[in-house]
Amino acid sequence: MNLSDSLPSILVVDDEVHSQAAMRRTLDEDFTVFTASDADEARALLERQAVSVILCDQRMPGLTGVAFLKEVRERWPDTVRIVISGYTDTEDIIAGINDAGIYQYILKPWVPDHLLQTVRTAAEAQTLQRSMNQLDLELRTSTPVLRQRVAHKLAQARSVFDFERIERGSNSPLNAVCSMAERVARYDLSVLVLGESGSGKELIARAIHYASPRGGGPFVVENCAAIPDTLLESELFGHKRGSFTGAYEDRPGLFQRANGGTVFLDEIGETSPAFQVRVLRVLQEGEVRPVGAARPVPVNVRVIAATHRDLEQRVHEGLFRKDLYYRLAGVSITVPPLRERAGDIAPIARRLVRDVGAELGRPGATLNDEALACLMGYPWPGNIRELRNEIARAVALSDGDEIQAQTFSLRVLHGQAGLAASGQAADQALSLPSSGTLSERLDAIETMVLRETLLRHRWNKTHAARELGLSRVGLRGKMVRFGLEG
Ligand SMILES: Nc1ncnc2c1ncn2[C@@H]1O[C@H](COP(=O)(O)OP(=O)(O)OP(=O)(O)O)[C@@H](O)[C@H]1O
Repeated sequence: MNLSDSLPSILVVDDEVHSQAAMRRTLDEDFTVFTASDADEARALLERQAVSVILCDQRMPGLTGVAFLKEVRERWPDTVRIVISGYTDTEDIIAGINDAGIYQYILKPWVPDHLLQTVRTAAEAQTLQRSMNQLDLELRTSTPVLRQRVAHKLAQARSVFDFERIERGSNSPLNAVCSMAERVARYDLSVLVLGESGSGKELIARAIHYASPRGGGPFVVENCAAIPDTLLESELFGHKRGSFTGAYEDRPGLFQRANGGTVFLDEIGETSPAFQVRVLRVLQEGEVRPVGAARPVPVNVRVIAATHRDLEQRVHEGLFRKDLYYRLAGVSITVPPLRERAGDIAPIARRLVRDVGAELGRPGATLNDEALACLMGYPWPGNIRELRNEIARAVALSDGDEIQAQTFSLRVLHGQAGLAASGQAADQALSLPSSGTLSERLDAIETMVLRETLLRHRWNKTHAARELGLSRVGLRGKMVRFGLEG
């Protein structure tokens, strides 16, 4: 048997002969490489030759890469599809990602080791997918006992950080956020998660990781704001023993620890120029050089970054590198603050009472109606983290299992973030929603007005409806629609 017969096969589609040759050189050792100059040639080849991976340039004469890959998806759904493009094409590609089922896109100019790593991971993901399909088949055909055991193991592994575990109301704006996140989880794109502090950015990032083909690999969290510039190289890239005073043993850096998985770069908006340039280099080159090491080590990580800042604004102000921003923001996801999704407060609060109650040795703790109404009347400038702290305090202070409103702090009891001596928090409570479509923002404003009015009338629907010029039934309908009924 010819050795190349056992290698996975890849089809490179590019109209530029020198790019074709460069890719062939890069991939030759690991793959059986076929080449084509345009969609017609590629189609003809696919009709006679099965391939595992297709690497396609976005700009070709005739069909674009994405348009061709869409056709490939329909006719040869088993192939892994990767597209190569320049920055200016990213909008088109993101728009076509779902239609064409693109596994990954690679930005030009590409770096050989990074390209090779990406294609290797893609081929492995395909093998994994095939074994999952096989497992599925076995599940359907094996004995009931075995079937049960395998199903149980699979479910256990996935359930802990499942999107389903992110609590939300039935009409929550988080539904759209989660379904977008779940969709992008499958593709090896970088993701930028935006949202206020404590709003659940890390929770979303974890759910993306565990729903992705990298879900079996590590998820490593780094609080970027906490690394001083003097420790940057060692933190990010690791060091060899003896490379500086105090380096008593080899230590892998962040990117090596996350190899094969996902790195979560929290507070990316707070980073220094030195940090930004180093992370950019890793993303471009797909390798790191530990301090004191003779040669670089390849790393294969997916990056999910998060910030409470307006990162685009920081790019305009020259505080954040534009090239890094584009690398990180393959897809941007915005988690709305809790005050813009009042319908989430009840389900999240109930969940937190169960969790915190169990942690504090009060597994039977529950919220009574008045306590729940009180939580729903507060704007939560510190979002779910603040809600969690408030609930922990209330569980600890309650006499019995039933949590009463009196155990809440004064600011929550009075529904005013301003009582926390935070002028900014009070302003936020009254500010207009800053994200979403017009109708989503109008919904958020309507929710705020309804909640504020209900609170002033101590949840007396007749009085609130009168003030708002609604019938009692009309008000009730809106409360159901916006999840304000507890
Ligand atoms: N929808 C939710 N359901 C249940 N718990 C949630 C939800 N959203 C957030 N939490 C919990 O709230 C806390 C804060 O969430 P998380 O750490 O994800 O926020 P964050 O936006 O990453 O915060 P920061 O920007 O400060 O790092 C965590 O304990 C998280 O588990």
